[in-house]
Amino acid sequence: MELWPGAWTVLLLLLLLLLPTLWFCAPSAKYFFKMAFYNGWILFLAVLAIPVCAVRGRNVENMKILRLMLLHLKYLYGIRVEVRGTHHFPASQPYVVVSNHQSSLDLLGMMEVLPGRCVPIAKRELLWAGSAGLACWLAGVIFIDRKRTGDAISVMSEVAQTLLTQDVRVWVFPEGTRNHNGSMLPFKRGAFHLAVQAQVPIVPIVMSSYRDFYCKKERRFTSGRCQVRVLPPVPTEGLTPDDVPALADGVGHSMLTVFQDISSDSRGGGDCLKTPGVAGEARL
Ligand SMILES: CCCCCCCCCCCCCCC(=O)SCCNC(=O)CCNC(=O)[C@H](O)C(C)(C)COP(=O)(O)OP(=O)(O)OC[C@H]1O[C@@H](n2cnc3c(N)ncnc32)[C@H](O)[C@@H]1OP(=O)(O)O
Ligand SMILES: CCCCCCCC/C=C\CCCCCCCC(=O)OC[C@@H](O)COP(=O)(O)O
Repeated sequence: MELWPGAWTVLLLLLLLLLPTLWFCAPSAKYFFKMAFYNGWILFLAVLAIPVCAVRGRNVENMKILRLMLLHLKYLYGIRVEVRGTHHFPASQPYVVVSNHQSSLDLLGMMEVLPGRCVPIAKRELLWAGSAGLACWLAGVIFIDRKRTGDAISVMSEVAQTLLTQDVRVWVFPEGTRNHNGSMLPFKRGAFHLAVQAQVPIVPIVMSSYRDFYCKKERRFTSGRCQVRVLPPVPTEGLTPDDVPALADGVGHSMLTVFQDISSDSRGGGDCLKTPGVAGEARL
């Protein structure tokens, strides 16, 4: 059959239109697009935040500005964040928040419950993440060099003083790194030493597994639901450094139990198929 010469052009144009549509509809392409947009959007928001924060200089109060600018992310990504237990936050005193760390998406849950005058402890590399690094610095985020244990420990010791003298709270991810395996890694003890040194309570926060909507290994990122539980504060008054291992293990164990409980209705897949808690149970 002879085709009208213009038909080839029309077919080619249709193909050109169809290919990107297919590409964007493929789940893994969607995953890359959504993650790229997530990081790009945060970098863009940080550009807007910098001049506003710079007016006050480096100040923990700037964290409120970052929080307000990031709260809409959950709507953009169709993630329903359900929070429980915020009444457990001690009213007006310094404390150390510890929470599990699955992905950079933790920012969604974190911003949902972030208390006033609370700054995260972050790896030093984040400082070099362009506008986001500068915005974090302006908001008083505390940076540690994970490759130099001694330096990281002395920063944490300084933080113990700052907690008390400047009435701030800190947010630590005691796993020390993102953990995509659907469970929790063994806890590092820095946060617990910090709380014991400052003699302030520890407030554990657990975010449920993301596996029903997010799996890095499978390149899957859809809309979904995440639960954030603020647990009762754990006092450290009268504890000494010798008590830190038991304290860290105890808090880790309670968090793991809650993590398993609130993640149990999630579906699985690949590494994300693992029963929540399997890796953690072996180690905590
Ligand atoms: C518009 C929008 C703009 C963008 C907005 C974005 C805003 C939000 C930013 C959020 C950023 C969040 C980023 C998250 C991260 O970066 S997580 C990674 C960094 N965090 C951590 O690593 C914290 C957890 N780690 C620890 O607590 C570690 O213990 C650490 C202190 C870092 C040291 O680690 P490491 O070198 O691996 O050593 P060990 O843990 O093995 O510790 C060695 C021994 O030292 C003892 N120890 C630890 N701390 C202390 C201390 N303070 N005092 C005394 N002793 C300490 C520890 O117990 C070990 O001894 P034992 O084995 O117990 O005998
Ligand atoms: C609570 C998550 C905070 C996310 C901050 C998002 C900022 C995104 C802006 C720019 C993108 C480039 C920087 C990406 C940095 C991602 C931050 C992050 O999640 O930290 C990871 C850290 O914990 C542990 O690092 P590793 O898992 O050991 O490598």
